[in-house]
Amino acid sequence: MPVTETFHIDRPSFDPESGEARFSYRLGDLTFTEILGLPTVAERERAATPAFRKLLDLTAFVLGVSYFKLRAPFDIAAGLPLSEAERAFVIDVYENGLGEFYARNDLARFGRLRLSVPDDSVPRKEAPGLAERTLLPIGGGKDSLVSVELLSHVGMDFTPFAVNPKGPILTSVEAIGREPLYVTRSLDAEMIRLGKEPGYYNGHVPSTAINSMIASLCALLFGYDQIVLSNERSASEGNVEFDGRETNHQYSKSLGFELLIADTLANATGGALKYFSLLRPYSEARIASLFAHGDRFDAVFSSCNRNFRLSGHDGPLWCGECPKCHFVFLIFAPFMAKERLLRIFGKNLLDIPANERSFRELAGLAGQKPWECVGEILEAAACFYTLTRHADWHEDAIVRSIKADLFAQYGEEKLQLAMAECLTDSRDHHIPPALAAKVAAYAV
Ligand SMILES: CC(=O)N[C@H]1[C@@H](OP(=O)(O)OP(=O)(O)OC[C@H]2O[C@@H](n3ccc(=O)[nH]c3=O)[C@H](O)[C@@H]2O)O[C@H](CO)[C@@H](O)[C@@H]1O[C@H](C)C(=O)N[C@@H](C)C(=O)N[C@@H](CCC(=O)O)C(=O)O
Ligand SMILES: Nc1ncnc2c1ncn2[C@@H]1O[C@H](COP(=O)(O)OP(=O)(O)OP(=O)(O)O)[C@@H](O)[C@H]1O
Repeated sequence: MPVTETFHIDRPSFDPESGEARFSYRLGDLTFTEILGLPTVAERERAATPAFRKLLDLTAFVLGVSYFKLRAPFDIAAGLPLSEAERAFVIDVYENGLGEFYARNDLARFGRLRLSVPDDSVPRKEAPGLAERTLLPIGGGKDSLVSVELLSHVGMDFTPFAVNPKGPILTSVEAIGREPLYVTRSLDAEMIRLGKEPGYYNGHVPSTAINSMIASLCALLFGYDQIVLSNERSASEGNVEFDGRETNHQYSKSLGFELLIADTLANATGGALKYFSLLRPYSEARIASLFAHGDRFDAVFSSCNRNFRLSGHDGPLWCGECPKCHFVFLIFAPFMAKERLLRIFGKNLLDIPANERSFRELAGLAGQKPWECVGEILEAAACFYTLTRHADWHEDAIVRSIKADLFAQYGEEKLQLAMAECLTDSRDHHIPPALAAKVAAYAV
């Protein structure tokens, strides 16, 4: 493949009349355009502020990963000025955000990408007037719905936000009952087509980084001073070592990336826009225990990513076959009545012998941690340990068949400690202190 070519990012445009943002890219002789449809804004002058222009430029860099990955060249160029810190942010998105893509395509790019852009020497953009309001991205799964419950209980108002909402996102937002803010995103169809052709690479992109940048455009246009993510602490654990680095399927959900993007958004807006994850103190198991407190989303939510394919999905809410379905079933089991869990999933995934290999991978008893949005290996092992001692679950096929290997690999003491650790909240988070204190008082 001609990796000597350059990936060019053109100046993006935004039309406040129609709400349409256009992002164009060039890769050798190929050209692509991605289009966002934002709701139209009454105060159109917001789109003319330096801060909005800066965020539009940064969004162009981040959305570019989908097109760059077709050939993954070493050179990236744009006529869009960036500060030193912004360059570091962009390189991080193109290196670590695409880490899984490089590992699975065996491409050595870490530390080797060259980014040619003019210097931006204007330190901080003028702060736009952002009201004390919260934009809450909704993914249709358990995590953002736990944030919905936490914010509702502490009395903080919020607006549900989603990019290309479909299936469980739409039904969850309906159940939340608040007016949402939605953005449509149309990827260039030629990129999708080429991704399936020989001679082009394909693979995973950092979707949370993409959705977050789009959320930041809406925050500026509609006056929100904070974007609240629902990324758990388990998301910071990677999958495999590759090319001298840990790669992580969920990189743009990690704490490291949260700090980087939070700084980038703050600097672009004169400190006006805040970005943090409300669920950072929690493990996936702890989030499952919090979700189990209420049942109002049981029939409408799903964490199964098959729901979110661009081409749509007409299968069940939970496919029951993918690692994410297996992981979510496993972490709910210790905290939810069995009958309720079976109602949500439609079947008992821990009693289907064909699922054994997948559950073993989740618990570190075979293969590698799947390239999926699943929690820590030790966390899955600890949940299994709990089930081996649980009256409702200990006789199910998978629990019985992996028990001996689980105990042999980890030992009972380590599993007990791991479960206790999963249920202990971490202080390594960036939630504003007053909100963190209120949430901690509720989430006991
Ligand atoms: C829905 C899903 O999980 N898709 C992943 C899947 O893609 P698939 O081909 O099965 O379906 P589509 O998503 O419809 O993609 C079609 C092609 O388009 C490319 N593409 C898609 C979105 C985009 O923004 N840019 C693109 O270039 C895609 O590469 C396909 O060729 O497998 C892909 C390859 O592994 C994954 O990249 C797809 O993942 C989506 C980008 C996606 O939105 N995934 C999220 C549900 C997800 O994985 N979230 C992670 C967080 C990751 C992060 O760092 O933020 C999580 O929840 O942990
Ligand atoms: N289509 C989307 N539009 C906007 N934000 C999204 C979208 N999909 C996911 N997100 C955001 O990214 C976060 C991570 O997605 P993820 O799928 O892990 O979470 P979830 O759907 O809330 O829960 P689960 O992990 O159970 O699926 C979500 O919590 C949400 O904040």
